[in-house]
Amino acid sequence: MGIRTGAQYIEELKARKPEVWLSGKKVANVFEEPVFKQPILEIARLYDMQHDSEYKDKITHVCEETGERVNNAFLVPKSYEDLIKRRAVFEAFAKATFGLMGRTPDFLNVVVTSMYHNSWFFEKYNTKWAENVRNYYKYLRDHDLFLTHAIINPQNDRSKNSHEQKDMYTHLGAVKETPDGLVVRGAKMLATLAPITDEVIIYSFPGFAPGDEKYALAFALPIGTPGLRIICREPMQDGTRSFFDHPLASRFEEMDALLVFDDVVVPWDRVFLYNNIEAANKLYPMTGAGQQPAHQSGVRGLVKLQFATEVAMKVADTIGVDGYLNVQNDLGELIQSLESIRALLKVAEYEHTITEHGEAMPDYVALETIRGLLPKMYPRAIEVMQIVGAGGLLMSPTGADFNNGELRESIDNYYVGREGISSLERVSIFKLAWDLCGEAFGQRLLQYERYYTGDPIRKRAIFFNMYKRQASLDMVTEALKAVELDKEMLMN
Ligand SMILES: Cc1cc2nc3c(=O)[nH]c(=O)nc-3n(C[C@H](O)[C@H](O)[C@H](O)COP(=O)(O)OP(=O)(O)OC[C@H]3O[C@@H](n4cnc5c(N)ncnc54)[C@H](O)[C@@H]3O)c2cc1C
Repeated sequence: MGIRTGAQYIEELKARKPEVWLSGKKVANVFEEPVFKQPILEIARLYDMQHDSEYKDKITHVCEETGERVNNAFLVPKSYEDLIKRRAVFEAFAKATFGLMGRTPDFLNVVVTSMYHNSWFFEKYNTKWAENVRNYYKYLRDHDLFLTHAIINPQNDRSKNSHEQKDMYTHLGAVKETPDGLVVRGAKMLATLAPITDEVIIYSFPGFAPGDEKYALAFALPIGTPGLRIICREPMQDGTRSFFDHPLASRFEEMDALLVFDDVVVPWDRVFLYNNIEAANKLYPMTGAGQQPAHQSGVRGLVKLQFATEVAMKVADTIGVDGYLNVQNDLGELIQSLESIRALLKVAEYEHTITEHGEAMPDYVALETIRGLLPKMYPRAIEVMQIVGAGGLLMSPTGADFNNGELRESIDNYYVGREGISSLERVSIFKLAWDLCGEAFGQRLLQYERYYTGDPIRKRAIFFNMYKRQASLDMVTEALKAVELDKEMLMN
């Protein structure tokens, strides 16, 4: 089939009946649920972009194997040019959502594409696993599917491994093997956008210890599989807020959910790894499942940081404070941050390596530096927005106030900005800023940037250790040579 349209995505979503729990109720119809409606339409818009003549040739390509047009996220990059082709879809989808939706379909499609290309890894342990991964990639690509993932154990007692938790199946684990498949039970977090996706994929960060064998799992399932329960966090908008009052929160909320597997049967052809802690620990680093999607996250993160910077600049301009040195200093810092990320992305692409399996891998050091810096840069952009907007962020009236004839004259008089900025314009810009820097929606976006790719502190420690192993520290040795000359004298 190849690339879907937004209408096809919605049609297939309507046909599914996933078990979704939202604010204490089972959702009868995901598409009709106001909390999900607009985010579904935003995702559908991305599918439609694939057919839009402005984007089609940039973000899709003709698949050599099938002759069908498919999204560039399914391209196995073999060269710098391929990385740039893939970047085009990351950028187009990120710009269409201002970088505020992190788990658009391209993200996980890149993960599965990388696993597919590195199916040699699965082959080492079990030829059936490798075959399953290869078939799954083709299925996703040819049906243009949208995945969620849950790769973290629920946050219960982090001082203990999975097999040491109070209940043996608090963390998702295998219960038994049956002719139909592997029966799994327990929970995984934090499946962003789960209610509105087609499928879920489960794998894990490294960290399995002996005794954890039953938790060493990787598989994929349709999101509507019986026994799979999706428990949503409290929504941050109820679907009734207007575009005017909440221009971002009303459109781009990505629901996060805990997934509970209640003795779910995973068909054998969907099992990618099982009962092998060595394989489970190596999957993430060895199959590109961490590094390739970091390219998507870097591009998306840049768009988000640029958007936040532009909003902060607009706020400052609107009220005439961007001539002050302190404001220029803060905004200049944000611009330098985003330009650093832009430069790092170019380095990541330009200094790619070709693996022994022929895959173009964006540079690890550059990508990891982006991953380490964004959790600091993005919160700083939000802080600057709060500092520049100050009390004005808390004086915006609502659209209903604008519509009230009795109030309108006061609003038109007292909410104006600097010369040439009407009340309507000033309030619109401040509402945009408030969604990012004040609303729960904005706080989630900030938390997302900190944690979407794992704990930034431990990630940086891993990065340090890797860097240390490769660093020669030659300059220090060279500098110490002069000291050597004096050593004899000092010894005496
Ligand atoms: C908005 C949002 C969306 C997300 N979306 C997804 C998604 O779609 N799919 C998905 O799989 N995951 C998703 N995640 C989850 C994300 O992968 C985790 O939040 C991240 O891996 C950190 O794990 P944790 O939240 O359990 O924190 P924890 O690991 O519990 O850490 C809590 C605190 O304890 C410290 N800590 C814990 N353990 C250790 C240790 N061993 N050593 C040192 N310090 C430690 C940490 O530094 C941190 O300060 C999302 C997270 C957020 C916030």
